[in-house]
Amino acid sequence: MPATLSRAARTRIKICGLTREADVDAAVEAGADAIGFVLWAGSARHVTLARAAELARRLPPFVMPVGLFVNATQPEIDAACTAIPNLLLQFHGDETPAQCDAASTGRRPYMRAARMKPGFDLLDFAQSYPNAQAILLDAHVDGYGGGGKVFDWSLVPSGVPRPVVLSGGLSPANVIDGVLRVRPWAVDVSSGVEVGKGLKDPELMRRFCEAVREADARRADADRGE
Ligand SMILES: O=C(O)c1ccccc1NCC(=O)[C@H](O)[C@H](O)COP(=O)(O)O
Repeated sequence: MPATLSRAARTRIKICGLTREADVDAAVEAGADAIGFVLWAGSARHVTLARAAELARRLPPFVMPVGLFVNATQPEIDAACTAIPNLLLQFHGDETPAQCDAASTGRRPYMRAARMKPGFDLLDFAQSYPNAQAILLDAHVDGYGGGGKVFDWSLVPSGVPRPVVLSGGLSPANVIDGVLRVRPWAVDVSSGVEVGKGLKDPELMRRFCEAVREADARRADADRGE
């Protein structure tokens, strides 16, 4: 895989923390490329594996389910991979590179979250997870993630050796700026499209995806020198 994919023609979109059928359908309709299910019981957006599998069965081709884990056990991860065969794993706890590789049984694709704060060496972090399909950049919040907080995007250096997913406090109001400044492979949102924890708003999801498409258009114009 090319190390950096920031020149992708289209910024991919993940919407995370879904718990309801109607929200899954609306997210797909809005244009999400990936739907995240929080499989960590410590989150207000938590869904059981059975519920996540039920929701994931609603996804059409080319829209992928993402399972979000925080320091899960191997049996928990194995059960999730069995229940949802095309599940992309997202490790959002304190998992080491070895734990991530072992948990993904060394072959299943996974994303590793990085909790960004001043002084955090993202280049070193990304290099220590060479098998991660992407590094998801989130704000450093209490409770591991889903905090609705924006981190300082100037903390993201150029040349990160893995595809980057920009996350943390994104919304329809700021995602254009985030895409143009960070030029990520993808963006990820949860709080910014909600009316309550785990309760997504179809109109906010539509506006978020529309804003990402606008950002891509502006990025293409800038790349053409227009
Ligand atoms: O969403 C949660 O409740 C959550 C809890 C614990 C760890 C991670 C969690 N979410 C992970 C995500 O991928 C979120 O989309 C990401 O943290 C951004 O959330 P937000 O800032 O609310 O958009």
